[in-house]
Amino acid sequence: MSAYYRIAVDGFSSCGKSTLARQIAEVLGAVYIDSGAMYRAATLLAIQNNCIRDWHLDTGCFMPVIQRATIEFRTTDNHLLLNEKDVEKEIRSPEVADHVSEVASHGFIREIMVQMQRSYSEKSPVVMDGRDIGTHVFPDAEVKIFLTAEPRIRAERRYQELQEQSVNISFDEVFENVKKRDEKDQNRSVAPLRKADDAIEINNSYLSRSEQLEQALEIVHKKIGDVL
Ligand SMILES: Nc1ncnc2c1ncn2[C@@H]1O[C@H](COP(=O)(O)OP(=O)(O)O)[C@@H](O)[C@H]1O
Ligand SMILES: Nc1ccn([C@@H]2O[C@H](COP(=O)(O)OP(=O)(O)O)[C@@H](O)[C@H]2O)c(=O)n1
Repeated sequence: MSAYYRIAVDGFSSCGKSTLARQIAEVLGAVYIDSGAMYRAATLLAIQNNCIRDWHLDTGCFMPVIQRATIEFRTTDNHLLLNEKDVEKEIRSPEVADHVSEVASHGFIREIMVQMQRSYSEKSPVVMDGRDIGTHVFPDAEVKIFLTAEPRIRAERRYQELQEQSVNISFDEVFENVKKRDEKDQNRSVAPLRKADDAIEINNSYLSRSEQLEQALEIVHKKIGDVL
């Protein structure tokens, strides 16, 4: 039992986890943690240090690099700081998206990230989104939500977002990346993506942002209404 509550929001790529987790944290006054951003930062670091070769992470190359690195969230705007530099934009690039599931499949990287993720929950209530939050990071989280949406709808949402940022990428490339990451994230040997047995599923394919928040808050109030 932790001193503070933990709300886990897990699910497939681009289904709206960050949007929902951020909304819940805002309503409850909890800290929002984007665990995917941490794996994306590790991936950016691996690319910058030429530790990815032929689509594989060279672990001998990357181990000393990641051990020296700092990965933090700036408290003022929640931007991710990699070695004290704001990399919020770079970690969302298609190049990082292409390599992140490979980097995130390595146990030594996950151990470093999970340790940081757990330490956040010792200081305040957290809403954390990711792939293994309810199954591995906080297996006894007070609230577990598993978000899903149809693959094509998820790819359309991510494509739309990238278009708005003028990123030069086709819908097919985005769709391919979404499918590949889902496949790799579900089939890795360490803490694979899956719905925790006690997670409650929300399919938001045809829900608006406010409808998904409403459903999630109903779950939260049922589970931890007494401590809020
Ligand atoms: N219910 C929804 N309906 C339509 N678009 C949504 C919904 N929820 C989130 N989005 C949009 O979908 C995209 C992916 O959402 P995001 O929260 O980044 O997903 P994830 O964290 O799962 O990758 C974003 O552009 C976001 O604004
Ligand atoms: N808890 C987590 C969060 C992300 N990840 C990895 O990091 C990648 C990027 O996560 P993300 O949440 O930013 O991805 P999107 O759903 O936003 O596209 C995922 O595809 C996983 O490979 C993970 O392995 N475990």
